Amino acid sequence: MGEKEGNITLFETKKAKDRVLYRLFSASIFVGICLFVVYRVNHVPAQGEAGRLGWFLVFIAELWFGFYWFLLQFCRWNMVYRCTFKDRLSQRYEKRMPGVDVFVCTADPSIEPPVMVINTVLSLMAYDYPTEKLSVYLSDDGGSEFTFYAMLEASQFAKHWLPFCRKFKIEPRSPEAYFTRSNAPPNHDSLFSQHWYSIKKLYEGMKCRIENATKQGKVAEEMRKRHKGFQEWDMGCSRRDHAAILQILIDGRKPHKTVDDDGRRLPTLVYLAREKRPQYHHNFKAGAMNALIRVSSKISSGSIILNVDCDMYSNNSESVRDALCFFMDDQKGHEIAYVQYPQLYENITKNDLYGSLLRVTTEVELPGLDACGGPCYIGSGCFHRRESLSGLKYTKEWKTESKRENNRNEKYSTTELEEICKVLASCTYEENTQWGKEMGVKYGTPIEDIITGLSIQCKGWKSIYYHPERESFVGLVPTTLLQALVQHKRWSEGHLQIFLSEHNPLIYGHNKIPLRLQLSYSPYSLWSANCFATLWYVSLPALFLVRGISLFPKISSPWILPFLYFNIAKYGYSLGEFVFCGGTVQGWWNDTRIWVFRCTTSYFFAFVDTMLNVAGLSESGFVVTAKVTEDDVSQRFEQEIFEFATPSPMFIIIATLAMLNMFSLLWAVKRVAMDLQYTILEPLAMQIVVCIIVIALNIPVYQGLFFRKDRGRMPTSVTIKSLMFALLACSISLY
Ligand SMILES: O=c1ccn([C@@H]2O[C@H](COP(=O)(O)OP(=O)(O)O[C@H]3O[C@H](CO)[C@@H](O)[C@H](O)[C@H]3O)[C@@H](O)[C@H]2O)c(=O)[nH]1
Ligand SMILES: [Mn+2]
Repeated sequence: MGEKEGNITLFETKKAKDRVLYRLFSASIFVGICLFVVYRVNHVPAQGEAGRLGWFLVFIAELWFGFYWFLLQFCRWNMVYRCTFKDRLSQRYEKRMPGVDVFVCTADPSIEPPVMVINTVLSLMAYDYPTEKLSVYLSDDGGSEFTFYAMLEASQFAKHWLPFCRKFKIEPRSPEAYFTRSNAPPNHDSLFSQHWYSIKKLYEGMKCRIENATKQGKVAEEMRKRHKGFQEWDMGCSRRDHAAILQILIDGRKPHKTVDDDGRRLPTLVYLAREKRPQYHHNFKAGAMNALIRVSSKISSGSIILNVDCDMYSNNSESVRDALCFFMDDQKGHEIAYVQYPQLYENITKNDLYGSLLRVTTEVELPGLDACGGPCYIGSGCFHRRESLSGLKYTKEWKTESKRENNRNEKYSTTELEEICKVLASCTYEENTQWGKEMGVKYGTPIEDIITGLSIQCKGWKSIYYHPERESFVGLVPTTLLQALVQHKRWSEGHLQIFLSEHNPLIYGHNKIPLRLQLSYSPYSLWSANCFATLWYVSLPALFLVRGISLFPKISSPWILPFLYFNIAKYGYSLGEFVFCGGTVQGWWNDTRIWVFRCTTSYFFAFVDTMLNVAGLSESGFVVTAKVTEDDVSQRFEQEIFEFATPSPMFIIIATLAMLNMFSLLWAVKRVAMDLQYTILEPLAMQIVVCIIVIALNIPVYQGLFFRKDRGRMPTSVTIKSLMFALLACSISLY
């Protein structure tokens, strides 16, 4: 920025204290691992001895767990926390704030309802930020006229909503979230309550019209007449085959036409459904983002870009200002490419049954990554500098170059501008260009965010993780077990693909980002690689228990100590960490369970699919997570009852493992209690303990298989198949 106003920092960085104790503790665990390896190496079963193979597999699994634990230490070694000075920002820059373009992506009106989408859009339009500098773009990959219609309604409703938010400084600024949280005006201030009731009525009316239109499958004729945009759908437009649709619903360049109830300008609002043709790959969200980068560069060209998913409304109207404190800081601002906010959720239940919050990642690992050189880009809730997102390298010149002014295209009419922009959102525009490779968001993986963030970091930019006290973005987590597992399959598959590609953080990042940052990416890269070790560990002890073959040290042997120490210290610490991050003990137990489920299903399928993908035998998809739930399903979700209901192969694996452990424990109990074979207890005690833990984790599975009557229970076909598989496995191991 180079102004002569003295260097006032706009943000501050604090280091976490007490890491020394943690490091000592972690060193002691490391010693435990080493001792146990010494034991294993010195107790290899002789050639021909029963259980040699099982013993080796368990050893490999243990080596893996130790190694994976080691990888998790890099992002725990140091942690930093950021705080901002928004008053300094506005003192200095209030009149010269940069343009901010907000990109919202939606993909399917049936699982991402238009009312939810516009609530997100409205919350973003209502940011506490100069409206003439703010533009909101919606990319609709569903190409739905109901979403378009909802946007049109939102553009009208914004005229009342924005002044209301401003006047009464309300939070959150998503109307749905606001009215759900406050059932009545919070005080009896008559002016406020008057406004409150009338706005609520307007909102309910709008919501009702949109929902009715969706239900009836058509938008009322008089509505259609009101906007030329509907003509696009009259020409016949299917979701996977249509021309680019681009409508500037509010043109911020026309201040006289687009004002709210208070006479203030409204933010620019744009609807885009990029061109879709069956013969062109559309590259999922990454393709949508790149179309938006180009289109917005012609319309508003804001120098800061915010990306949010359609379910993640803004819960904090000051987020833009917070983010700008980083970008506009005199000393460090010019190096910063993106500011990532945590992803928090509205529908998380108390004990977070499916572990969707990723609590420890949010509270510990991301601040840890920040200390290593910068967090990864995790999609929703991230502010970017336009240059770095578009693919430019960092150079020192950014410091001297003054902030780009908003170069709005004043010479064209709205319609002309729309036509110009449509070309930028066509299927062919990217042919023979660097889009998706060196420019914009990267293609070729279902987790475009991580790879894009990594490549930005490798181009010399820094990133920031900012976790303000008031949650900034609040979205929705999956409400069924299957959706939760499928989401993790997509993520872990994406991570492994990146790991196996030229973008492997350890190779691609070499000499470009700090080594500890490269290593901090590894636990995520190798998520799916946990599948084998976990599969062995939850099946082999049980199978060998049936045969009476010991895989672990005897309970009386001193070698049991390092083994116990590693596990007790690791899980004890993880419990402490989880509770310290605000979780409950039951929540930790759920988290541990879901980790095992993910390992044996999501990560396993992700691993297999990635291998097929590498071999060129399959292509990876993007299963969009549903944001709507049937009533009885959502009731069970709220009561924290597992939702099985579908005959998915994932559930067959889960149920088979659960039954296998149950059978072998019963077998062991029988031998001890009925045949009085106490001698087996000594060598097999550890295996019995492992079985008991697996069984305890699987209690909800047994309930779903045998005891529940509701619609969410395990389908009978899963019960039968898994019973057969488990019995088969037991008999094979017996004979
Ligand atoms: O073809 C597509 C597919 C998805 N989306 C949008 O992408 C977003 C994320 O999809 P969702 O199914 O909600 O995935 P999540 O797993 O919840 O999303 C996380 O993980 C994704 C990568 O897998 C990132 O893109 C997201 O930003 C991040 O929040 C949603 O707004 C979708 O509408 C599109 O626009 N086009
Ligand atoms: Mn989502």
